Amino acid sequence: MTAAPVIQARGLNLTFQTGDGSVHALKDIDLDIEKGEFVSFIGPSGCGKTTFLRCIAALETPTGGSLTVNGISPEEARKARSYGYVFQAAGLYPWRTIAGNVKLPLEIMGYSKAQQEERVEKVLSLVDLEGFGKKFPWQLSGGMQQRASIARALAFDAEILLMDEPFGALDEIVRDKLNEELLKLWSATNKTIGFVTHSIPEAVYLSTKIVVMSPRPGRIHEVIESTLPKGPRPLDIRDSEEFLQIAHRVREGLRAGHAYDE
Ligand SMILES: Nc1ncnc2c1ncn2[C@@H]1O[C@H](COP(=O)(O)OP(=O)(O)OP(=O)(O)O)[C@@H](O)[C@H]1O
Repeated sequence: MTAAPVIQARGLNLTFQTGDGSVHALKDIDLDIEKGEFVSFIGPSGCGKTTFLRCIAALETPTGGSLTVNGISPEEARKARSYGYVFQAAGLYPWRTIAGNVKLPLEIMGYSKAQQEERVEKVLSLVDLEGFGKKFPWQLSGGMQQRASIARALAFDAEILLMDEPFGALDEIVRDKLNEELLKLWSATNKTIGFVTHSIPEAVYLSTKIVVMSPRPGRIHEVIESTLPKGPRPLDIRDSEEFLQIAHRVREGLRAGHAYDE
């Protein structure tokens, strides 16, 4: 028997009402994300990638169709603490230490002091930041801050991790390293990850499934299943013929999606 998808969208639509009229941000989205998948969303600016992630996290309300998370509504899943969310900017509070930032969601959820300490130590070590808990964000590099932000999202061991261009602002070397670490972390924890990116190599390197979107209104143009091995991948896999073929398909998909505009 196959398990039900962790995330299931059927005919999902979202239209924003603005002062200048309505914006059809998502149109007829059908998508299944299974447990343990790493799914990237790629597409031109404004195609609805962030909006879709926000719908999953119950931060936006669709105006049509259905969306379930673990078989229940996104709102109920949020109450069941099913998500961790990592934003583009690390978004750490400057007046709190790294440990203080990571522990914030645990404080809010009423974990005991001992549980907080234990979880903070565990997640800081998962993102390779052991020993940095007492530092303040400004004492860490951009890459380390982003790792701390991932640790915060992991703090309460949510089953689903939603990441909105988490590495977009980092230089390529740091980004490569964090991509590699993220894959290791994902394989070690078997989380389900939804990841927004503008980078084709990043999407191909990380994902088991790549969702290519097209704009106005935001639709899924194509879903590409990766043939690369599931689990940690060496960075030089990006030079392999298989990788380049998938990257080519994504690029062609993006191009074809853009053609709707013409
Ligand atoms: N709260 C809102 N009110 C009105 N329109 C919105 C709102 N949020 C998003 N939009 C519009 O919905 C569309 C999709 O936006 P979204 O941010 O999801 O795109 P995106 O693909 O994530 O873009 P980017 O790659 O630039 O981050 C855009 O046209 C955007 O202007």
